[in-house]
This record gives sequence, structure tokens and C-alpha cells, in this order.
Amino acid sequence: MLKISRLGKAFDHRCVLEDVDLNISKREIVSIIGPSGRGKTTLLKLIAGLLTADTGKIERSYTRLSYVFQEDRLLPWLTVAENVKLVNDALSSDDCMALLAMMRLADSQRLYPSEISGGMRQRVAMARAFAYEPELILLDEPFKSIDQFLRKQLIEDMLALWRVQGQSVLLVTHDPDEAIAMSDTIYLMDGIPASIVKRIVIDAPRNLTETAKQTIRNEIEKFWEEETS
Ligand SMILES: Nc1ncnc2c1ncn2[C@@H]1O[C@H](COP(=O)(O)OP(=O)(O)OP(=O)(O)O)[C@@H](O)[C@H]1O
Repeated sequence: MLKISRLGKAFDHRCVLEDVDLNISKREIVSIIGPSGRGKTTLLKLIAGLLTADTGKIERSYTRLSYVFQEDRLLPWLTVAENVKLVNDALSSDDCMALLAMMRLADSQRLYPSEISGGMRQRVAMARAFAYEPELILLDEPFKSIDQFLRKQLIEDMLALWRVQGQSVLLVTHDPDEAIAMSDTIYLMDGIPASIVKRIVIDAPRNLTETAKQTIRNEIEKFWEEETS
């Protein structure tokens, strides 16, 4: 599906990414966790073809990709429903409504982006990404302006949709719990320039006991402590 080998990227001779290796299989959910400013968004942009790598290779075997940016990038002159339908002419009104309902936006379908909150706009962007029915979806901190309670529900709803659509997902997050709840594999990214410093493969993805979740949480925390000491 996606195979990244020894990827490198510099801006103005300042190396941001070096020797990044990462694979995503069909239907796999992969998370990347890492400190701010290490190059996670840069990596997503390289995958999406919005930036060009200086070194290394990206091998792709998909054609349809959705990218949920940190900012919502909605068209202000279109309503919520129109923004979602825009990416897929074949999407029926019922399917559009189902997506909006999943994102807890059913009552907002006729509103304009300026009439809803930042967290709601981010959810419209997520609905739009799924409406495209991509094979790979890139999510850059999609839950960051969403409160903790709704975040938990959205993760469950997104997973329900993922079980039906079956795309591969690459999620960038600062929140280990989000990564643990969703992923098959978690990559920790660190260093200047940054690379993948640890890969955690989850044994029973999306079906973990509290104890298993805590073990992974500890593994991530212990690793950061060692990295920063
Ligand atoms: N177009 C650009 N030109 C110059 N420098 C850039 C550009 N894009 C990103 N950078 C720099 O590359 C580094 C990595 O940025 P990036 O946004 O990829 O980090 P990040 O890990 O996604 O951060 P955050 O977690 O805060 O979103 C930063 O130092 C940033 O300033």
C-alpha cells in the first residue's frame, strides 16, 4: 500500500527528516507520535505529494487519498453539506447526512463554516475526507480542538466507518491514548533531524484490555523519558 524508505527532507539547508522508514498495509491504521516541530506534518505532505523529498523513496499502490489538515480548509461560500458533497458527485444526500450524523453535525448541514465552531469545522473536514472514499486517509491531529468526551465517541464512530470502508489510515497525534485506541502500529518519531525511533506493533488492535493499554502507555512514556534524559 505505502512503503517509505530512507526519506529525507531539508528546508533551507536545515535537515528536518532523515532516513525515515515506515510502511502501511491495506486496512492498517498507523499512528505517528512525536514532539512538536519534528516533521510529522512534513512527512504527511511528502506522502500526499505536496512536498518533494530530497532523498529516499515513497512507493505507493493506491490512487485515492484524503488528507485532513490541521486547519479545516473548508470553502466558506458553501454550506456544511455542500462542502462534504463537493468531493464526491456520486454521494447521495442520505449518505452525506449519515456522515454528518456520525460526526454529530446533522443539525448543522445548512450552516456555513463561519457559523460553526472550530471543532465543528474540523469534524466537517473529517466527514469530507471519508466522503471521498479514499484508499488512504491522512489525519493530522484531527481531534485536537475537540473535547475529550466527544473525541472518544468520534474515535468509535470513525472506527465503525473504517470497518465498512476499510481504508488505510495514517494518524498524526500527540495523544498516546488516541493512538492506542485506533492503531495496529504506532511509530514514535524524534530527533533533529527526525526519524522513526521506535515501532510498536499492537497485538490485539482496537480490542485491548485496560491492562494492555496501560502497558503500551508505559512503554511509550518510558521511551520518551529515556530519549529526553
Ligand atoms: N515550508 C517550510 N519551510 C521552511 N521550514 C518549514 C516548512 N515546513 C515546515 N518547516 C519546518 O520544519 C520543521 C517541522 O515542521 P512540521 O510542521 O512538519 O512539524 P510537526 O512535527 O508536524 O509539528 P507539530 O506537532 O507542532 O504540528 C519545523 O521546524 C518547521 O518550522
